[in-house]
Amino acid sequence: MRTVIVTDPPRASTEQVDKLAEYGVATVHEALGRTGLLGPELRPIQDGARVGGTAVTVLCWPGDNLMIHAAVEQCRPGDLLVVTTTSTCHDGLFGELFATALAYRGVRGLVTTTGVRDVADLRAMDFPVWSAAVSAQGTVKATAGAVNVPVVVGGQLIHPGDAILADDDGAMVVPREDIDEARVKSQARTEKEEAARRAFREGELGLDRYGLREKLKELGVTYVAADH
Ligand SMILES: O=C([O-])CC(=O)C(=O)O
Ligand SMILES: [Mg+2]
Repeated sequence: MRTVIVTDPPRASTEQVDKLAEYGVATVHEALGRTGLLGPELRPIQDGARVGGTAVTVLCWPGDNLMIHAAVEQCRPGDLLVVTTTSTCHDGLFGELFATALAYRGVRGLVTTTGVRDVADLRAMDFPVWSAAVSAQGTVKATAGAVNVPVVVGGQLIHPGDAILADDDGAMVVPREDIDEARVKSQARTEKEEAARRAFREGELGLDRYGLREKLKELGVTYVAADH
C-alpha cells in the first residue's frame, strides 16, 4: 500500500461548516438531492449530539490503529476525524485516550467504519462518535496507512477538508466546494418544512398539499371506503 501523510490539505471554513451543521443531516442531505449520506451502519453512541467539522481522513490497516496516532498530530480546531480500514474491521480501534488527545486539539468528533470502545467514558466526556460497532477488541500499532488522502465511506467519496455533518440521524459529507450551495438550499428547505408543519398542525393533508391525489390517480390506486 502507498503510505502517505498529507500535512496541510485545504479545509472548509469552520464558521461555514458550523452554520451548515445547524440544519441537521436529514435536511442538508435532502437539500443536496439526497446525496452525501454515509449510510445507516454508522450509528451515534450518544443521544442528541449535532456537530460539523472538517474531515481529517485516516486509512488504517484492519486491527491496527497506528495511523490514528499519526492523524492526531495533523488535527486542528474544527476538524472531525474520519477513520476507515483497507478491509472491513469492527475492532475497537478508538477509545477515550484518543478522544482525550483529540479534544485537546479542538476536534469535533469521530466518524469511523470500525468499532469503538470506552463508550461510557466517551459519552461522559461529551466526545461525539458515530461508528459501525462497539467492540472492546484491542488492536496493534504495526502497519503504515495514510492520513488525509481521499477515502470512501458508505459509498461516498470524502476528501480531506470536506465538511462532515453528524447527528442522531447519521453522518454525511458535503464536498468543500458545495458548502455555500448547501446552505442556501438547506435554508429554503427548512422554510418549506416550517410552512408544511404549520399546515399539518391545522389538519391539512400531505395528499392535498403536495398534489398527491393526482399522483395516486395516475398510478391507478383504488380507494376503498374505511369504516370510521
Ligand atoms: O488505545 C487504544 O487502542 C484505543 C483505546 O482504547 C483508547 O483510545 O482509549
Ligand atoms: Mg481505552
